[in-house]
Amino acid sequence: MHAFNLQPKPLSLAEHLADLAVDALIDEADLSPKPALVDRRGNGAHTDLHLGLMHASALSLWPAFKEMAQAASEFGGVGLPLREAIGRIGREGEQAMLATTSGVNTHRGAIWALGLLVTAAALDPEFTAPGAIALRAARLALLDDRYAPHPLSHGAQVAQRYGARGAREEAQLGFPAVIQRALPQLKHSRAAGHGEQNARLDALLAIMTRLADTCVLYRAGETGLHTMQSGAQAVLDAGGSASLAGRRRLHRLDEQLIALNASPGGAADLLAACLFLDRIESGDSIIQGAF
Ligand SMILES: CC(C)(COP(=O)(O)OP(=O)(O)OC[C@H]1O[C@@H](n2cnc3c(N)ncnc32)[C@H](O)[C@@H]1O)[C@@H](O)C(=O)NCCC(=O)NCCS
Ligand SMILES: Nc1ncnc2c1ncn2[C@@H]1O[C@H](COP(=O)(O)OP(=O)(O)OP(=O)(O)O)[C@@H](O)[C@H]1O
Repeated sequence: MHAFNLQPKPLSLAEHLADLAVDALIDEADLSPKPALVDRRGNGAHTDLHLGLMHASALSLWPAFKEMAQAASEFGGVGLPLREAIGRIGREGEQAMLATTSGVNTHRGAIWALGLLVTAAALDPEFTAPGAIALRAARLALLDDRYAPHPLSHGAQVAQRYGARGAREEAQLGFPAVIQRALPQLKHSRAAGHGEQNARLDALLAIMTRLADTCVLYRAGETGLHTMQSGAQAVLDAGGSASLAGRRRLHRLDEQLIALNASPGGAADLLAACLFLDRIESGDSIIQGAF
């Protein structure tokens, strides 16, 4: 008989979902070449971000994602108590992120999107179709957290100026950029045999074709947004990131967006959300939690 039990302890549902969320963030950061975003090649349009920081930030969010999933199991249904609990945990997650990055915003939008989706997935672990999870997340996002501060964020400023829908509205609508664009494109490009990295790049581009990304609007106005949307469409029309013509167009888009200082950070967050939902859909039942 062994003195120690060498069997790994099975993961709880909350731990498993937190692992999936962190993995999605790390996969998003590593994916290359992403236009004007931090990736394996470099810092894109950012002077204060780099890949190591994105990884450290992603890992710092694991406890917050786990706590959100646990809160879902404790409260058991969509309602104000759960909404306010995850709002508090999300704000604490933001503080953990800022402590890790010395004050740089690496994942604010991702805490919001993935936090809602992790919570929604934990609420009903037997019913994990992407559309069903996104709908539960939307019902949570529609509830008003009485304790949420309302600073004049970059998103709020461009919402006022351009009347754009930002991160909050995207969630309240059930993440249409993910459900209607990114996931179908991911599956389409995989089915065409384009390879996993190219399929993920195509999914990011599909998000970029329509999103009112408030990061881009704040940094580069409507010119930046139009360049992002039409450039992403041009890459897909040229055959996507797996084709030679599409690759050339993708590199041009990268140069154009960097010249405009226009980083599509909101689109990057939604790609992470897409990868998270895809993992849940394609994996074993998350009830098993479990490896
Ligand atoms: C709703 C949030 C995202 C704030 O949104 P707002 O637009 O005011 O803020 P900000 O300019 O900082 O942008 C947030 C981020 O969203 C991402 N984003 C930008 N545009 C979009 C878009 N169209 N769709 C989705 N995400 C987007 C970007 O990464 C951006 O950095 C959220 O951070 C929030 O409500 N914070 C309050 C504290 C809270 O309750 N947190 C816990 C949530 S679980
Ligand atoms: N790979 C990535 N590269 C760059 N940004 C990313 C990446 N993945 C996600 N993001 C998102 O982009 C946002 C960073 O954009 P941005 O620097 O414009 O934020 P900001 O704090 O609003 O503005 P600023 O840095 O101009 O003050 C982060 O909130 C993050 O959610």
